[in-house]
Amino acid sequence: MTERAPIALTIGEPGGIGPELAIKAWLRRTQDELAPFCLISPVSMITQAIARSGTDVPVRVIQTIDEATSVFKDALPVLEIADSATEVVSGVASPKTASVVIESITKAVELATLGKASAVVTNPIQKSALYEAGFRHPGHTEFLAELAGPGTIPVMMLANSKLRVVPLTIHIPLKDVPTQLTTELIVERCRITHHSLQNAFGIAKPRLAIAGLNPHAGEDGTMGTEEKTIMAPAVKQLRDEGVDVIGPLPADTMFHEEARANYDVALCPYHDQALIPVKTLDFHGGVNVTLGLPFIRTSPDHGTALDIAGKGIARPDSLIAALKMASEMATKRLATGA
Ligand SMILES: NC(=O)C1=CN([C@@H]2O[C@H](COP(=O)(O)OP(=O)(O)OC[C@H]3O[C@@H](n4cnc5c(N)ncnc54)[C@H](O)[C@@H]3O)[C@@H](O)[C@H]2O)C=CC1
Ligand SMILES: NCC(=O)COP(=O)(O)O
Repeated sequence: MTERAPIALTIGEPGGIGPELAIKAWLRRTQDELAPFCLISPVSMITQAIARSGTDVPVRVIQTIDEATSVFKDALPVLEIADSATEVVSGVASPKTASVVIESITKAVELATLGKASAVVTNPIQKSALYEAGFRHPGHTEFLAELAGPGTIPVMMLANSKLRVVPLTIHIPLKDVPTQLTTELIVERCRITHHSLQNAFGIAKPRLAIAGLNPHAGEDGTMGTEEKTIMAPAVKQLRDEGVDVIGPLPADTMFHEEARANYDVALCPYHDQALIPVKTLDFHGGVNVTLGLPFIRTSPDHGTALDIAGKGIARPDSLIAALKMASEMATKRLATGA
């Protein structure tokens, strides 16, 4: 990897708050001591967003990402990709700009894979608009894994200063969770989480806690049996491998302050079980990080916020937290090779 290569920031859904957040993050570059980043976007999309925001942010189109480092202090560096020639309306997600959204992500990954970008930070995508345009991945997480190559198992982790969570299953209907949740899946995702907490987050002996699926973690098999048949064998296997793991725990009592002191990460059978506590504890400080990829990827924890796009009120805090986490991970990777 190039010494302190810039971060590649994707545009996300152009009709959402992503462009506004990129502008606001750049304006806070000194105050928040942000590492240089470059936005991967058609330049017109960002200049329109600047015009809408009423700010006076200089933009510099760069030919290669390495120029971003010197440009960053004076202007927002933009690595240009082809425009979709579609008018962007703030607050409206359109399948017509899907090609731009996808190319921005693909380019960022290409740069990170080549070592020209130290990390990929993604702005939120409107999944439904991409699906309408034929995108067949549930979200970034799965798309990034495909771009990374065969055999990549991505693990979604959301983190803020109070809690780290991993949803063991991600973007699937709730009714499919019990069938997708297997002992093998739990062991695999716990191993990746354990390895990443050690290597990318510097936790020498990570403590994992697994949430039960059923009320009261099954109440000894009377309210569901997955805890006994699927989850307990995974916990045993992981413990036999030397992983410090507890569970399955009743999910309703494992997120209060004293309970959180007992573990470094909570792994939960389904999406909302993991994301509700972390977003409730600190929505604006949360970061979504994908573990198990050969490159670093972080993202704000929130979505496209179409309801406030173009109004100038979107908070850039989560994007800034994502940029900072990516930068810290890149520094660590440079120092340790991890
Ligand atoms: N990493 C990604 O690409 C993500 C994409 N999404 C996508 O975003 C779309 C919208 O999802 P929603 O569930 O509505 O969640 P959302 O996070 O976009 O919005 C939820 C609420 O939080 C507010 N909010 C979000 N970000 C904010 C910010 N930076 N500052 C101030 N207020 C903010 C919104 O105005 C809204 O009231 C969906 O298509 C979803 O799939 C959601 C999460 C992550
Ligand atoms: N709920 C988290 C989310 O939707 C983010 O997904 P991804 O696009 O980062 O895979």
